[in-house]
Amino acid sequence: MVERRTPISIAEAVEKVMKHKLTGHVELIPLEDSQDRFLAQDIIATNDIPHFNRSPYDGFALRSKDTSEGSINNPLEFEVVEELAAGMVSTIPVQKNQVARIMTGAQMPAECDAVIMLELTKEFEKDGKKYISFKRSLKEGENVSFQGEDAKKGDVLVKKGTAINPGIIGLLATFGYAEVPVARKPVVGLFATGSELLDVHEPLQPGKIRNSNSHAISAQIRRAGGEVRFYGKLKDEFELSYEAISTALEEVDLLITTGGVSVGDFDLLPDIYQKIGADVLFNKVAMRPGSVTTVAVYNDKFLFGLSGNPSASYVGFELFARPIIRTMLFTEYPHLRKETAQLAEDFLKPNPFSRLLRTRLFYESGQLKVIPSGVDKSNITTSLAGANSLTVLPGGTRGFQTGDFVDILLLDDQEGSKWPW
Ligand SMILES: Nc1nc2c(c(=O)[nH]1)N[C@H]1C(S)=C(S)[C@@H](COP(=O)(O)OP(=O)(O)OC[C@H]3O[C@@H](n4cnc5c(N)ncnc54)[C@H](O)[C@@H]3O)O[C@H]1N2
Ligand code: MOO
Ligand SMILES: [Mg+2]
Repeated sequence: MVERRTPISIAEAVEKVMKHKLTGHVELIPLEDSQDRFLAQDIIATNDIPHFNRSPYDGFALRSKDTSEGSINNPLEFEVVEELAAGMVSTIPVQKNQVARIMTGAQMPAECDAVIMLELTKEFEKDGKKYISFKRSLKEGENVSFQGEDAKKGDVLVKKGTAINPGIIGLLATFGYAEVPVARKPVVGLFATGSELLDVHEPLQPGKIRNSNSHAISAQIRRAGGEVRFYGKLKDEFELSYEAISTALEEVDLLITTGGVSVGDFDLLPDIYQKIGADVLFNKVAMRPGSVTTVAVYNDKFLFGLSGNPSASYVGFELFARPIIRTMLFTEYPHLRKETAQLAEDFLKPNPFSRLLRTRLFYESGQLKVIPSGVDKSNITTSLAGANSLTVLPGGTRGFQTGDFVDILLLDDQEGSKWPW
């Protein structure tokens, strides 16, 4: 008798997966290697930035009170007592009607509270001494970059779980992080199952196809922030597959297989889970593609049994495996980012199960729009190439028309969403 499976909703399935909280691990890595990794702790300012008052211009530092009489009709003269390059500190006190020549980034002399730019002054010499004149007054604080104006000691600047971008790298350098605490990349084991599978370099043979899933899933794992450990292809042979899968499970944080989860004669994963003693969270989700996606847990490790059909494995990964990887990277927003967009084309097929339509998202006059990126069938591979989003058409709905607003899930986004969507 063929096993009858009871489908659960996408939301129930996601909740079942997310109930098993996995935590991430911290590792220290060199700053140069930290791009696109995920911060394992908040970045807190350990000092003010800047940590001293400094000049934002090349000019002259002065006491603003000495300039109150200056105007277009009343030029003022000041003696230049010192020259300060960036990195120097003043050694000669600036007194009444004196200035220090100061370059951008140099620390302000303690007595000075304003800077006049070089271009607004005239320089001259008198009795072997240097002087400047200018025709204006300055306010207290004018042209000063103040201590702490960028960040104050103790400020939380970047939250744990944030993906490190070039701006964050600059900030980490500013605070002296030669090594950066990041989340260790979860190690994701991967098998492709199916006796029909050829390697990428092999010529086609009758009845056989090239294994594309593991390559696409590997890229998805990396996009999500995980590390791929590809264990190769498995023929549909029970003992060999059981041995390989249970051995690999010891070595990884989570294990993904593609294929062999439906009810066919050579769909071996359900029996393999049983022999391992894994707790199957679900084996049927009311969605297309990916309805036979199966997720099991053994000893706090996930086994993701993704369907063999390329688009079904793609979608199953993004909905169920990605949030686990992102949780292990400490993000508060582990799910695909959800937005609303307008359909730019009719989609008239009814949707008995929730449909995750592969779509291309684009902007038109400030409005997000989507169109299907190709044919909507589970076994179709070409529509994945053009997809940058999945459009969610809820189960039980009939056709959708151009102009209808629909929920979409963004595939290339780094921000993510919280649950519930
Ligand atoms: N009687 C039923 N038959 C099927 C059902 C069902 O409910 N009752 N579900 C269908 C749905 S929906 C899907 S999706 C597939 C799922 O099949 P499996 O997960 O068991 O995967 P396989 O049987 O191993 O392969 C399915 C299909 O995908 C191709 N494939 C497999 N691996 C790869 C790979 N690595 N790269 C590229 N393509 C791959 C494989 O050759 C098959 O064509 O079951 C339906 N059947
Ligand atoms: O799982 Mo199948 O991909 O629903 O079509
Ligand atoms: Mg099958």
